[in-house]
Amino acid sequence: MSLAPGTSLLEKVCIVTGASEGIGEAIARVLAIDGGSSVVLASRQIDKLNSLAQRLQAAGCSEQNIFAVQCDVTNLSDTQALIQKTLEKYGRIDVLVNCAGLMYYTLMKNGQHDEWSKQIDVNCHGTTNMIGAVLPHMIENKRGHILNITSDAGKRGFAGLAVYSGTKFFIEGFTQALRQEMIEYNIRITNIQPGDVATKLAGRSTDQEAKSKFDGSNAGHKILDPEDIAKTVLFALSQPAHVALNEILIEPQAAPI
Ligand SMILES: NC(=O)C1=CN([C@@H]2O[C@H](COP(=O)(O)OP(=O)(O)OC[C@H]3O[C@@H](n4cnc5c(N)ncnc54)[C@H](OP(=O)(O)O)[C@@H]3O)[C@@H](O)[C@H]2O)C=CC1
Ligand SMILES: CC(=O)[C@H](N)C(=O)O
Repeated sequence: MSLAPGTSLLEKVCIVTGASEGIGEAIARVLAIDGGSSVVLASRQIDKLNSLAQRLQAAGCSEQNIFAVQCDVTNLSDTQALIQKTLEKYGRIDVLVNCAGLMYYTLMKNGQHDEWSKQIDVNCHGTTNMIGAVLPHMIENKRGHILNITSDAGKRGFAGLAVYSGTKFFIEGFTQALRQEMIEYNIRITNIQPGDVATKLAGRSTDQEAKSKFDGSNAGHKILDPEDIAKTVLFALSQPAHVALNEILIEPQAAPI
């Protein structure tokens, strides 16, 4: 296997939330196989995590380096247990990748309160729960790297995605402040802001009016692959200690914001 220029073998202990499919699965695979890291796979669907663990082992990862843990990031005690179990197994945590997320195309006039709440719960509370749980350990160690898979929707509001865009703007404001609090502890925070990526995310929307009007992922151009985001994670983690890639906006070439 040859690594892209600017990336290196990491050999770190990394937690990836949302690892059961889509972008999180690709990040886990790249960190484990290309990055040579120990990877903790976290999400609600433990069967899918176990199946990914088996596939990673079949691809050459050692059993010791892959650990599947069921975790609902909206549940505070789940997130604290995830950190505790990782520390019991590996003794340290170098990297947290917050990838768990929900997105529903929906028009505000259609009043889908349930989908608004779910997005706020997973994208906002899920991120603060995970970061709150890992910080005491990273602060004690005076090092750590947190990566959030945010979105270009955290840089510009998208019609049909008002609540989703709001959740991603929340992460940008939250992490701008957090970065300043974390300077003295050597903790870096990178927000990766993708445009459309080929996963099942958009397909979970139930508001067909919003989807048919505003979902641009079927516009005919080539959108990003999950591996494009995973390689960006590896690149961000490969930087020397004095370099912080605070934001990376990664878009399909045909669809800049
Ligand atoms: N696809 C795209 O175009 C883009 C995606 N993003 C962001 O990337 C991230 C991943 O999206 P993507 O891979 O496309 O989506 P998928 O729908 O493919 O995957 C979503 C992941 O989130 C996990 N998840 C959802 N709810 C929870 C929860 N409560 N607790 C733990 N895990 C949860 C799911 O696991 P499980 O069901 O097992 O819990 C699943 O692994 C999201 O934050 C999304 O906003 C950003 C820009 C573009
Ligand atoms: C604005 C978007 O649709 C973006 N592709 C995302 O899924 O976050």
